[in-house]
Amino acid sequence: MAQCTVRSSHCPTICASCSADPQPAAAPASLRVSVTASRSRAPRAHTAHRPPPPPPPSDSLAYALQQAAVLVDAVLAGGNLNEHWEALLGANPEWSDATRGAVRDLSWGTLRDYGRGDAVLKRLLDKPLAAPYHALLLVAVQRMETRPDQVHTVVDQAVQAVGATAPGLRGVVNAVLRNVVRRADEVDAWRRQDEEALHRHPRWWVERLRKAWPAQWEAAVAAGNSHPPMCLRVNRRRSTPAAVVAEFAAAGIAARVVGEDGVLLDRPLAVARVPGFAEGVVSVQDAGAQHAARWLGAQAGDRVLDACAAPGGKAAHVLELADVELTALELDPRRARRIDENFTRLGVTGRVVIDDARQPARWWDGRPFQRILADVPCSASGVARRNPDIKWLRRAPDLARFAALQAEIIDALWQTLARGGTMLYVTCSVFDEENRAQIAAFCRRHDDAERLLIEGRPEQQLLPTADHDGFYYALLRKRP
Ligand SMILES: C[S@@+](CC[C@H](N)C(=O)[O-])C[C@H]1O[C@@H](n2cnc3c(N)ncnc32)[C@H](O)[C@@H]1O
Repeated sequence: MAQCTVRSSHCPTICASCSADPQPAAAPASLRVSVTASRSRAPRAHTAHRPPPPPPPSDSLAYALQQAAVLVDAVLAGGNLNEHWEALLGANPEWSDATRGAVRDLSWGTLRDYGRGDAVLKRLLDKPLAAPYHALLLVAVQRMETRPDQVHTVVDQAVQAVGATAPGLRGVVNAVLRNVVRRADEVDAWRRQDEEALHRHPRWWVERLRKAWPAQWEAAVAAGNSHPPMCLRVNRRRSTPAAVVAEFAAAGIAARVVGEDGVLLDRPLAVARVPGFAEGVVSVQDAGAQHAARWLGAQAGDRVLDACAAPGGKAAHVLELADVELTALELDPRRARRIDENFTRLGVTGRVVIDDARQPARWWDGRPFQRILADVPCSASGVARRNPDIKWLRRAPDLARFAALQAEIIDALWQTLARGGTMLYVTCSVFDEENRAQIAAFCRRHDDAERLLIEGRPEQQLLPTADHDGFYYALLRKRP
């Protein structure tokens, strides 16, 4: 990439060289404008006499802000961040790595810190701007907080971004963002007083965690706000974690062994650049998720069911560890395709079935399974730092809906389990309704169910840390 020739805090492009040399910036007095006054002017429609300015160039920060706002807006309207991201990439195949990286960082960061931007904008605006422009403000405000050296560049670029589609809103965008700079002390105070800004999580979420984990909730929330670690699982049929760490060191990639099959990278890498990924030596899988195959404990010859299998990470791990007869069941046909892709890459074999775990009559041949992995759909609250849209899309009542679905699935699966067989229940949730309370209720409904200890405990609730995401595990045996 060409070296940036503009002073870093004023560079309007997204070139990597601007990430260094932070420069504090002061708000010019001439830009102190009243937001309310600016907003009272209606946005101007484009006219034949004054064509709108051209769209910002795709290597500019204005463009990245604009595109990140498209994603943030889609999520705030209820959309899934990853799906919209894939669609945006599909529609813009010409994007450079720098543009892709900038749009991703801005949108993921804005959603991770949504409570921070919202706390400020609701005080600076009488009512939100029209959705896409409000999203642009959120993105700009997040960038201003995380890159204080760039505040004036961000203001300028945000104004350019809005100018391309709604020139009449340039004034209000400029005024709001200038106020963020000018009223920095008040902005800080608003954020300290607002729980969702302080914790970067919805209030109901924090309250639940605080109640369930009085000693650990703060660390869990802080870890949930951090950038997620990148962990690999080593395919034991092809290598060992120690050998992979040594090979990575030789290639200049710092990493260490975690757990029995994991390698934790010091810094995340693009998957395409991970040595051995394409060859099926390693897969990307959080260290917390790697307990599943080990705690399931399938032995050679076992009939194993992975009842909620896509994209096949845990099923593949089971197959890497033992020669079992594995059925990978998945409801979503699109997601099920990824199970086959992963099995092929890793050189393991299993039967993929597309059907509903709640309806065994449709897919079960009547031969009991010795092991069942029930990695059920859940709130995904334990992995929200990877998918920050989850924090703001979920509502407390969703938990009861998830819990009901999970209960239906495990009740149906129980009839397919052999006497003396075991079912490992897994969620990537941190909420009791889906975990502890779910399994307690299951044991009350099924008097032939008994809990087996996992590493000396009746259940394992992993809260997010620097090394792993949040997961819950319980191991149930059907009495012989
Ligand atoms: C937590 S994910 C599974 C992750 C997977 N075990 C892995 O490690 O790669 C849950 C999966 O369950 C699927 N699912 C949801 N409802 C289902 C049902 N009724 N029957 C089967 N699969 C279901 C979802 O489509 C999703 O792919």
